[in-house]
Amino acid sequence: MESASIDTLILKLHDVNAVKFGEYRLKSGLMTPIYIDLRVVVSYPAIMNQVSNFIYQRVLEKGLQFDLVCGVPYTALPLATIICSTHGLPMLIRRKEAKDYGTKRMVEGSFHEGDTCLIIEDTVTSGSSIMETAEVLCKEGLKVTDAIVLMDREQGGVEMLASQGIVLHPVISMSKLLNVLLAAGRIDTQTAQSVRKFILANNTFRPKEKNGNSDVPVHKKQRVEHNLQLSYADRAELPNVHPLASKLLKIMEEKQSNLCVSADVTSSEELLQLADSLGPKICMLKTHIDILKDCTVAFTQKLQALAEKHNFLIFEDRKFADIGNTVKNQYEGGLYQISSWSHIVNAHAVPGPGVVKGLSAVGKPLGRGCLLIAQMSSQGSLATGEYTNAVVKMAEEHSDFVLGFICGSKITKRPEFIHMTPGVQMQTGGDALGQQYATPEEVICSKGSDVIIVGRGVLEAADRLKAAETYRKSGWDAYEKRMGHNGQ
Ligand SMILES: O=c1ccn([C@@H]2O[C@H](COP(=O)(O)O)[C@@H](O)[C@H]2O)c(=O)[nH]1
Repeated sequence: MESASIDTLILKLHDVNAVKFGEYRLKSGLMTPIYIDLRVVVSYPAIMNQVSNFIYQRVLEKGLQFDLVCGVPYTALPLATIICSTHGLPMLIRRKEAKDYGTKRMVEGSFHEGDTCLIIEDTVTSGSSIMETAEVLCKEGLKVTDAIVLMDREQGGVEMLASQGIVLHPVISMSKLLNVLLAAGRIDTQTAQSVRKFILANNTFRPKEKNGNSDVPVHKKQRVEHNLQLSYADRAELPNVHPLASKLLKIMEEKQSNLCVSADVTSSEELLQLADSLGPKICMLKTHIDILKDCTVAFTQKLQALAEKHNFLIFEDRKFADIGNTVKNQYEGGLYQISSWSHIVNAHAVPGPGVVKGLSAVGKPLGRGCLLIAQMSSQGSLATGEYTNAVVKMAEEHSDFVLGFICGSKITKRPEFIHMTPGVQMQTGGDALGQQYATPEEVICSKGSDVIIVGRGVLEAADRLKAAETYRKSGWDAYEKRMGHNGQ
């Protein structure tokens, strides 16, 4: 997203009085020195279009998967309408009050039970308005996993929604808004400081608080609807689970770790040292064997010994993507002889089922397994929507060899498949080459994935062991929360 254009939009919003400084009362009754009034924007069609574009950009950047869109009434309603109409997306309208005649529906539009609905909002303070809309949608059998907001006041909305299983993606933060207005001379330092002080002093999120008007938190309802209630240990015992998936699930439960470290280093000595020191913290070690400058058979033997010693699986992230006959040769032979040492490999589904058949011909007799790449963490990935659905179907048709997916979120309700998610760091964001990061909490708790794959979050830390422990704990806490073990 072009930062300059966001800056221009902020200045335009200020021009039309959508951002006001003074003394204003919030929905909660609290007085605030800054008020964001995006209602006024309906009178400025060019700004409406710009705002809608930025919101849609965010959807694309985050690679969000959903079936329908719903704007929080009323201000976000026209925004959702523009986005849906421009991009051909089906929309729902949430009523604030039921009609006392006719269908008395609270949600207008056409949908199926289990459909996922993306919520769009104009401004978030505590997140309560998004929660109200999410609860109405969930009562109708819809799922809500993500929401996009134009303006986040940074007063606890992101955290409150995360505690309810909804990831909020803001387009503009309060800090950004203040910085831009300050740099443009629209406000003075004193005003910016007083707003910052107010925001810091008035965070609305209380972790133990019950939010919304329902006794059961939305994320708990979603847990049941998404089949998330089965523990890793339960899933390891399922009759149709792949033996390697069963082994991995048992390791995860035993070591209380859903962490896979991506050992993206270029020397085999460093990789072995990593495997030995981080071994106790991980359920799986991911390799890119072709970035090693000195791979030997002795190295792969030592790696296997360490996997035995510390009880983790080896996953070679080879991303096979050729016709069956070629991948068969690539998997079995060549410089790396991957099938001889790697428990798990992965493949793109682009070539069609032949890629799985070719790999399976080599790997199945050895007790190996394969992950299909259903989604990718990189910006602009084409692995979305119908493609992802087709990958799930391919996995179901080859479940004797395919044990799960590389994906951003849970994409099938079948509990025997394991979902593994790369692009994980403690802070959301990305790198200069399009990688996008979500947090362990988002990935495991909100997105319903099973394994976090962490590379640079650990590798670039001053103390790699300490960082691995931080990720292990964070991933495990998120799993416990998803299971409802922490009383939420
Ligand atoms: O969609 C994908 C698939 C694979 N990866 C791989 O995971 C790691 C991520 O490294 P970070 O340093 O944590 O960004 C890396 O080996 C990728 O090749 C992915 O990132 N996204």
